[in-house]
Amino acid sequence: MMNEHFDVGIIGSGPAGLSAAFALKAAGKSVVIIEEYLWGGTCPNYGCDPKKMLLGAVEAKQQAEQLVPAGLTGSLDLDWSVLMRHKMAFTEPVAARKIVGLDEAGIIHRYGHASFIDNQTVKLSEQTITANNWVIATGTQPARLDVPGDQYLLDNEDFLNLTTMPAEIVLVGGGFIAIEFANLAAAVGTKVHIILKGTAILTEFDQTLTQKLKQAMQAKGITFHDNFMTQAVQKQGQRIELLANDGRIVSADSGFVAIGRRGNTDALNLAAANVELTDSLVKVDGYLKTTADNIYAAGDVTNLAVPKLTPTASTQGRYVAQHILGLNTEQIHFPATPVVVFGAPKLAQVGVNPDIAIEQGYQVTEFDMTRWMGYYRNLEPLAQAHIVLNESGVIVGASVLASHADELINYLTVAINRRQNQKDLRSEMYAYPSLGSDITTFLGAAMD
Ligand SMILES: Cc1cc2nc3c(=O)[nH]c(=O)nc-3n(C[C@H](O)[C@H](O)[C@H](O)COP(=O)(O)OP(=O)(O)OC[C@H]3O[C@@H](n4cnc5c(N)ncnc54)[C@H](O)[C@@H]3O)c2cc1C
Ligand SMILES: NC(=O)c1ccc[n+]([C@@H]2O[C@H](COP(=O)([O-])OP(=O)(O)OC[C@H]3O[C@@H](n4cnc5c(N)ncnc54)[C@H](O)[C@@H]3O)[C@@H](O)[C@H]2O)c1
Repeated sequence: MMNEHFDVGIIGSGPAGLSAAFALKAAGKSVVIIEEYLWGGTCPNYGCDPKKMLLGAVEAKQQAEQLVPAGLTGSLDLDWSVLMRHKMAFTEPVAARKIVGLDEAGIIHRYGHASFIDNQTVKLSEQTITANNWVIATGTQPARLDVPGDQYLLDNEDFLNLTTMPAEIVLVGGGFIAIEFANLAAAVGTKVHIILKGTAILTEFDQTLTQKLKQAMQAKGITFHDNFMTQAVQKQGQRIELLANDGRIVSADSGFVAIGRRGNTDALNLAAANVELTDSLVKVDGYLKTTADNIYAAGDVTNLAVPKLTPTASTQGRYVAQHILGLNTEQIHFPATPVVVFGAPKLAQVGVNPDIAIEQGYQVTEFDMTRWMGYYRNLEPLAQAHIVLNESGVIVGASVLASHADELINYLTVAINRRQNQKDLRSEMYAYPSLGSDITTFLGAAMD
């Protein structure tokens, strides 16, 4: 069997694997990266980017509808199949572009399923690859409902490739994916059902704002089925039915599972390399080392208690490279990390969650921004924020529910990471009127 040897081998070409590969190669290491499916991984192929491509026209329509009382006339329709072609035009070339990027950088790439033989050797189809260090960056896959008929439910990748949008869908789960996909589907006129285990959506977020988001979604005709414990899924002709343990039935043309994700670790033969797992995730220490001394893990597949997002995955990939190169001997550190749910409106959060802030001795200020010019001019029906300050008046957390929450949270994240107080803030100057200039009003008022 042919063998190739490298300084570093990387399994998985998502944001974590690629950022490690480029940083290691730039420092002169010989690097191989292995991918078994789409080069680029989840985010650009069946995650963040395709979703955002679909959102472009959806958001424009939603904003236009808000502006009818401000003089906008005419009606706009969304054509899902054209929207999908627009998305495909962006996503289809991704994998090929990634390969060009790897070739230009001189990073060797191999296609196929990698699994360990020992802590230095990986088997790939008809060859083996040895490396001094390995980086496991294999990401996650959708968790499945452990009930009969689960196979009838589709997943995030299927949704983001739908060539026609069904008239009625059911989404199981009340997290990021269900809320974002519900918004997309409802915008094109699909009847949407959401199955919740309890009553709350997005349980990691500010619950005052998530309740408002849930109400806004209900007002658009999205139906939440609270406390619905799915015990079976069945096919009825062309439709599917979800059966709850209390006898309720929800039926739709298609169903999608979005109940969280599990690590892509099952088929890696990690035991042969002495790499331990916690549940399906790779156990790592503060240096992103696994239980095998020469093997690291990075990105969604690790058991680190950080949000599983593209920026946190790339940060881990870059950190692993720096650590292997001996350029960073400190433990990995994450700055305040913004998380955004791209719903309608968007919900964003960073730093200390306002829900737990008061009991921890912080001060929380609430802002209804609907009468502020930036929101009022667009007749935003919902624009709210919570700002969390510590006892020294320094911003430590924020949550925002508004159509531009994704942009606003970036400014707030910078303020948190710079530990800004009122004086620091007032020394900044932003263009007026703009989202940035709202920041001075915002934080200035909270800090008064
Ligand atoms: C629907 C959806 C929307 C999202 N939206 C956002 C967003 O808006 N913003 C955001 O920041 N994050 C978002 N995310 C999360 C983001 O996509 C992930 O955090 C990010 O892709 C993780 O990167 P990664 O490199 O750790 O793993 P991945 O991107 O999952 O890459 C892992 C790669 O490893 C490959 N692989 C697995 N096992 C093997 C093997 N044995 N051999 C070879 N290759 C293997 C896989 O095929 C995959 O390509 C979203 C995720 C989903 C599902
Ligand atoms: N905008 C973004 O950054 C973004 C968007 C999409 C996905 N993501 C990433 O992808 C991950 C996966 O998204 P997700 O929505 O699948 O997971 P999630 O962890 O966000 O939410 C899963 C939800 O499903 C619920 N659930 C679990 N079992 C259930 C059951 N049997 N019935 C009903 N509900 C059940 C959980 O209570 C939870 O609320 C996210 O955690 C995030 O890391 C990020």
